[in-house]
Amino acid sequence: MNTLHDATYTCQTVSVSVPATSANLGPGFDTLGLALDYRDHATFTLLNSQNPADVQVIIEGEGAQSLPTDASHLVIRAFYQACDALGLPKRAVRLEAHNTIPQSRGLGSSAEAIVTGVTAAAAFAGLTGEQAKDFIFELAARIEGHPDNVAPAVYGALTASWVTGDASEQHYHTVRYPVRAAIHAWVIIPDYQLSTKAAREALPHDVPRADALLNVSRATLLPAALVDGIAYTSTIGAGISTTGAKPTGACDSPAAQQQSETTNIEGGQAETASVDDGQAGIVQTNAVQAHRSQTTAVQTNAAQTALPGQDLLLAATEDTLHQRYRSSLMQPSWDVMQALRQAGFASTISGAGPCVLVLFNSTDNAEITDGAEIADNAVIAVDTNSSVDAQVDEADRRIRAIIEPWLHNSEWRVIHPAIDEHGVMWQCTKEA
Ligand SMILES: Nc1ncnc2c1ncn2[C@@H]1O[C@H](COP(=O)(O)OP(=O)(O)O)[C@@H](O)[C@H]1O
Ligand SMILES: N[C@@H](CCOP(=O)(O)O)C(=O)O
Repeated sequence: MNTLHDATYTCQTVSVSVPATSANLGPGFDTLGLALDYRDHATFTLLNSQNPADVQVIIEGEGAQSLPTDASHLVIRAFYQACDALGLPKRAVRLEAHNTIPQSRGLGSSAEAIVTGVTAAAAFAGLTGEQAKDFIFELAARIEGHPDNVAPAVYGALTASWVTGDASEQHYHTVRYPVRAAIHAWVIIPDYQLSTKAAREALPHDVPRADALLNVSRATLLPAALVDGIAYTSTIGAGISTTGAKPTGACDSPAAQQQSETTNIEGGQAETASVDDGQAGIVQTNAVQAHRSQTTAVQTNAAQTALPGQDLLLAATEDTLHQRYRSSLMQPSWDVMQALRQAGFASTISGAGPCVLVLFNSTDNAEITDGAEIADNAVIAVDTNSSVDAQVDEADRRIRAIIEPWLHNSEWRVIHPAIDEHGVMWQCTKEA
């Protein structure tokens, strides 16, 4: 990356907060990622020394016992790489990190660390708004080597990212999708770690054509399952597609009609990073050109059958490209994911594993309602007459019941974070 300009320090202290992310979302290997409201916080204070070796690192929470406290710390390395890219003279800093994101578990901790360091440099240099976010995204994705965690960590919500160029000069791009309010997430955090590097080495170079086809079809479905404003139904038999009509059973949130805006607090200023097309609710970010969906993605058919929320989520999170090749590296996680999917919960391995992500749609649950007494491992049953809160509580109860054998007597745990809409946030303070 070229030096942007010869920047100078515009403040004395920078505070940064970055969400956890779940990448490789279902079929979206190296492309789809979701931001979760489960954050690490860091404060950078400029020291008098011009020597980076005088850096001070204080860590609380995750990694306090294991991460380095010198200039080899990933946040610090990313910070100095960004200083170079900005033309910002190197200064020693004190980093105070408050970490909650588990590391080497598939929740994007390395992307979070890199985004934190790059953001601090951008903030010290006085970058703001979209210019800041685009700089952070491009450099952080370059350092991480793949954009699928970095994009939601920077922009929030659901992101679909891609890379252009060749090995000598790569460019990173992303599209941001606001996620419908009915979508709820759980993450099951196992008691063991798996490094992304080791998990990447387990992947084959080639996959069968049928597997590639399945992944393309499921990845194309995901926005319909997750995104506000994209209505859906399924089609059966031969029929005529009439794009734009609203079918019976289509799940179209009322919020789809509203202007979608994402506000990011940054140095006390409001920053708007979204443009809504009023139909598909898809938001463009960064170097995104002409990838906006033009229509509400609905296909109807005379003999239509609605494919309601849960089933669509299940189909849209199927994958044949990466998860099973890595399963032997995280057998307990694979077993948990299978148990949840068999019970009707859309579950995927989060990132490179070993966490498991569960997605649940709190509307349109007719297909999973049978009103009968259900055993804990049977297909989920949620009373559609109940409130959203009651549905989510019931889903929560059932998820915990299904994974009880793994939770029992171990360090496994479950979190239920909101979908994060903001991405990275930062604040600059002039005085120490
Ligand atoms: N908050 C952090 N501060 C510094 N380094 C971190 C932090 N989080 C992660 N890392 C580094 O990234 C490594 C984990 O990266 P990775 O294997 O990609 O797992 P993950 O799935 O959590 O991103 C850790 O071993 C550590 O070196
Ligand atoms: N696409 C990457 C995603 C890694 O995510 P992480 O959260 O495990 O760092 C890969 O599969 O390697």
